[in-house]
Parts: sequence; structure tokens; C-alpha cells
Amino acid sequence: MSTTILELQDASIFQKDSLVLQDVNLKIQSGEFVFLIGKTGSGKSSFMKTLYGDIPLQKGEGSIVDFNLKKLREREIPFLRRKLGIVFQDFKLLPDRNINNNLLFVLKATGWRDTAKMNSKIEDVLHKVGMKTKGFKFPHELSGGEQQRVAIARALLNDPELIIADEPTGNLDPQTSVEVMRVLQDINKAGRTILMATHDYALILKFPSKTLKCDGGKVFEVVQRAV
Ligand SMILES: Nc1ncnc2c1ncn2[C@@H]1O[C@H](COP(=O)(O)OP(=O)(O)OP(=O)(O)O)[C@@H](O)[C@H]1O
Repeated sequence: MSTTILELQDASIFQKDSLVLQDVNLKIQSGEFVFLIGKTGSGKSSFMKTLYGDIPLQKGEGSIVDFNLKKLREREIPFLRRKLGIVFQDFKLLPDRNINNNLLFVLKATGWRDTAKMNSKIEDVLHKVGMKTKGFKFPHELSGGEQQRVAIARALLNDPELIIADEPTGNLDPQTSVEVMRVLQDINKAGRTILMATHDYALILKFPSKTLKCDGGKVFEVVQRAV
């Protein structure tokens, strides 16, 4: 039985006082892979920021992994983010430490203490993204695609119920984008729910899946035509 991971009802998304999206109604079920497309400035990032508590939900109703977005308090935001894996276009790895220590940093910051368990978790997530042998490398020693794999591994550390990826292939060449996309697909096939914003229509055609579009201040589902 599938459960609802994300639901918005008559939601409006604002950037400060300006309305970016209105009357947003959608549901994402556990196990889905959902693309979010739309032109630059159409509101994709604002939408995602609202989901992880960076922008408050001022109007309408929203629930995400059992948190009520309308009633979300400042002190609850770290707990919400522990249930989400967030991946950004620019990787956001810490440049002053190697990959293992980047991942260790996140585990310690989210309450892990047992060294053996932390090491085994790091090995596990790096294995999932095909980076098991690269843990000793520093971020600047990795290609963009490898850094993004590590950023995906980092997002997996706390077994998130939903992965939110904002343009994860935006800085990558087409072939590397496909490789990173395969990693995300494998993670989805293993049962994780993924919401991914992208500009890359070629990627959507190659990996067809449910697609939401931001356009004209609204979010709606688009049906892909066979090409
Ligand atoms: N920090 C901010 N303060 C005020 N307005 C903002 C801010 N960030 C974005 N906006 C505005 O909100 C609207 C939606 O921007 P948003 O970044 O959500 O779009 P996007 O679809 O993610 O674009 P892109 O694909 O370029 O990232 C735009 O009109 C933008 O100018």
C-alpha cells in the first residue's frame, strides 16, 4: 500500500511578499520518481525551498513526511531535514576535508555517535553511488559527476523518506548527467521517493516519469508524448 509522502492543498508559494505560485494542489506517493520542470524563474526552487522549510508556507495546507508545513516551527526544521535528503546543483561539499570526513561530519551533526556504525554507514552510501574507493579523496580531487555522487550519498545518510534534488545535473555535461540520473533511478528502484527539478528535457525523455510543470504561477502535471 502506498502512503502519501507530500501533499499540498490550495498552497501559495511566496518569495518575501511576491506570489510565485498559487493554488498548488498535488500529492506524491511513496516510491514515486517525480520531475519538476519549468523555465528559469518559474518557481521551482521556491517550491522546493518551501518543502524543506527554507520558505514558510503562508497560505494553504501542506504536509511532508508527517510534518505540517503550515504549522512548522523553526526548531522543528532540523528534524524535518533529517527525514529529507537534499541535493543541490552545486554539490555543497566541505572543501577542507576528504569525502569520508564530509560524510562523518553530517552523521555527527545529526546525532550519530558509534564509530563502527558511522564507518559502516559511510561505506554503505558510497557503495550505493559507486564511490566506495574514493572516500580518502578531497572534493577538489573529484570530477563534477563524482562530487554529485558524493552529494547524493550524503543525502542518503539518514535513510530519508524523500529526496529533493534541485537541478542535480545542472553543472554536469550530458553524459555525466545520464550517469548521475542512473544513480538516482537505482535509488528510486530500491524504494526511495524522489522529487527532482530540472531544465534538462533530454533527460526527461530518456528517463520518462511523472512530471510536474511550473508555469504561469501554477503547478500542474504534464503528460509526456511519445517521441
Ligand atoms: N531570495 C529571493 N528574494 C526575492 N525573490 C526571489 C528570491 N529568489 C527568487 N526570487 C524570485 O522568485 C521567482 C521564482 O524564482 P525561483 O528561483 O523559484 O525559480 P526557478 O524556477 O527555480 O528558476 P531557476 O531555474 O533559474 O533556478 C523569480 O521571479 C525570482 O526572481
